[in-house]
Amino acid sequence: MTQIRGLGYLRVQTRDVARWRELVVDALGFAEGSGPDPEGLYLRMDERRARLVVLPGDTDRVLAIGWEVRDQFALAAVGRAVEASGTPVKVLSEQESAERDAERVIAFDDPSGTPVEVFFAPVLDHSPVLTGMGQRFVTGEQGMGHVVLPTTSMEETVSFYTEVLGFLPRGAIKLGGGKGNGPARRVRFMGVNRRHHSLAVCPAPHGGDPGLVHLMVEVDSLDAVGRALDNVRKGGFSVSSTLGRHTNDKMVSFYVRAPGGWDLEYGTEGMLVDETHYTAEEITADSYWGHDWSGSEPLAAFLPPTAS
Ligand SMILES: Cc1ccc(O)c(O)c1CC[C@@H]1C(=O)CC[C@]2(C)C(=O)CC[C@@H]12
Ligand SMILES: [Fe+2]
Repeated sequence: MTQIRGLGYLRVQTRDVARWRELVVDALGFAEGSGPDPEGLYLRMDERRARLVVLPGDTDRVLAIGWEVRDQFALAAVGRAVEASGTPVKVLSEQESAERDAERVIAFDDPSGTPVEVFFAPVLDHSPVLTGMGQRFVTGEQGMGHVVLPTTSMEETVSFYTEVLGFLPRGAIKLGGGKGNGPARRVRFMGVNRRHHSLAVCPAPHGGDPGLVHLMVEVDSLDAVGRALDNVRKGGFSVSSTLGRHTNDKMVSFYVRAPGGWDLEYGTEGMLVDETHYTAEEITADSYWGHDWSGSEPLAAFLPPTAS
């Protein structure tokens, strides 16, 4: 059994905090909170102080993917497992943990080089969560949502998450494999709670910035998804994929390009997995309908690294 209960938070760095605010607050209806960096953007989805943190920086990249455990004992167990796998673990200082609004945080890199944090005891903010469309974000026992990570070392990364951190395989989809496409590779989905996947790992030609393919957040109403889609179009954001319904988690979602070259997936109606009966399946289409990616600008993770 995994100690990890869910995706807790995501911290990213950007060259354009103002544009990020237009996307996540004005268009997607996250509630704006506050935090230690007065220039930073702290986004609330629920009673947590911040789930998504956007900090100013000179490049666009992921700073940390935060996974939540139950308590200090679970945190210690995760730390021991990661150390035993040969991955060095850093215990963050009290001040660094406080900046992340958690009692204690450990940090390490996964085999793809993605910065990972594991924490317990998030700090709550009991003031009302004033979302832009009156929607509720679906969090709680399902965590903040899911992340999709690019990797050049698929096998090591998947075995790290499953065998060291205890993520459960939640199926796969084959990419390529056609004529001239090289061998078939799989995107692998993994879960830690009833959300179909909290993590997916996607083969990418190179590692490095921004370190993320997408972040998915879920809301409780299709109308909020539709309104968000209207808002992102009005705001001049690039819609990477049209609305559609995924075949594995049954989510109805669209994808919008965030500053930094990765996507935010905004969806509703995700299924709940029942582990008593679940078996991992391979899907052969990403969606029942919709999800037209033909207008998508290239993802930074799939482009050659920039010279800078
Ligand atoms: C297939 C699927 C199921 C559930 C999801 O939440 C989800 O994001 C996806 C899409 C994953 C999708 C893919 O399978 C092929 C490669 C894609 C198109 C990308 O390049 C980004 C999203 C990837
Ligand atoms: Fe997704």
